[in-house]
Amino acid sequence: MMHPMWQGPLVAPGGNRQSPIDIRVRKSVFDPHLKPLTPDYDPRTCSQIWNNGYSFLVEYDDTTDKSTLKGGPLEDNFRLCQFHFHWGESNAWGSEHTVDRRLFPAELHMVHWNSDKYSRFEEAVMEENGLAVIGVFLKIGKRHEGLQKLVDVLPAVRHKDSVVEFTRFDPACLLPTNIDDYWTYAGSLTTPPLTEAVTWIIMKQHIEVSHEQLAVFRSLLFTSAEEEVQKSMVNNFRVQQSLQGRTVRSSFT
Ligand SMILES: Cc1ccc(O)c(S)c1
Ligand SMILES: [Zn+2]
Repeated sequence: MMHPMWQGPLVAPGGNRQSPIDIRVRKSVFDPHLKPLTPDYDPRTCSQIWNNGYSFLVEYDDTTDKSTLKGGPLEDNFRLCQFHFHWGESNAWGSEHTVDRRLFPAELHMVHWNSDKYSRFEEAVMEENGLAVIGVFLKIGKRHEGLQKLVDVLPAVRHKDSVVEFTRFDPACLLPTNIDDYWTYAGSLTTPPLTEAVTWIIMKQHIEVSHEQLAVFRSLLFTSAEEEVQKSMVNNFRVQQSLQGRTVRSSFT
């Protein structure tokens, strides 16, 4: 198996709730108190898309509670600030989380921060109940019509630090039809600063994208336009971390 381009620290110093992890289905614990998840997104808060040198981020205006996530394992209201993906150089790997060691070609992360307790993302990212990230696995199959608007603009952010305006994109179109079945556990960001601030909500149902759509992800570059050697943006996933005694809960039996 190929090693990801970005190795980073295998375990953050002193970390005991690092991400990603392998979700052992038979070891997850059904929690009947988990509520349905209630995402409520306003496409008008979509603002831009940029290549940050790790992935491409679709960013949302998070100065008000217009695009929010509540329910599920969450006690508070969380604001959507961005979504991004992790993927491989081949369809054989690319996701960060696995399900009984099964790898997917890519994984979507929808990042939200706790607007009941904190006033901005930068503050929340340092707090243990600061973030909620929805993870959705991608499989190769039929073309995802909603994703295509995003795929069409990726060539404009091919290089690190490039940014373009991107508006009126409803992130709900990237969620699977069933969002009631999910796993949830306490973890971390999977890229620096690796802070242990994330309540992870990993969808059981995947979404499908076409091989051609994922190939456009792979046409992006880790490197800026000025750099001599250009490096394809692939394998931007972190290696799996030990569970360290954590329990993964499921919303379904
Ligand atoms: C806030 C944030 C940034 C990058 C990431 O991969 C994740 S998982 C979360
Ligand atoms: Zn991520």
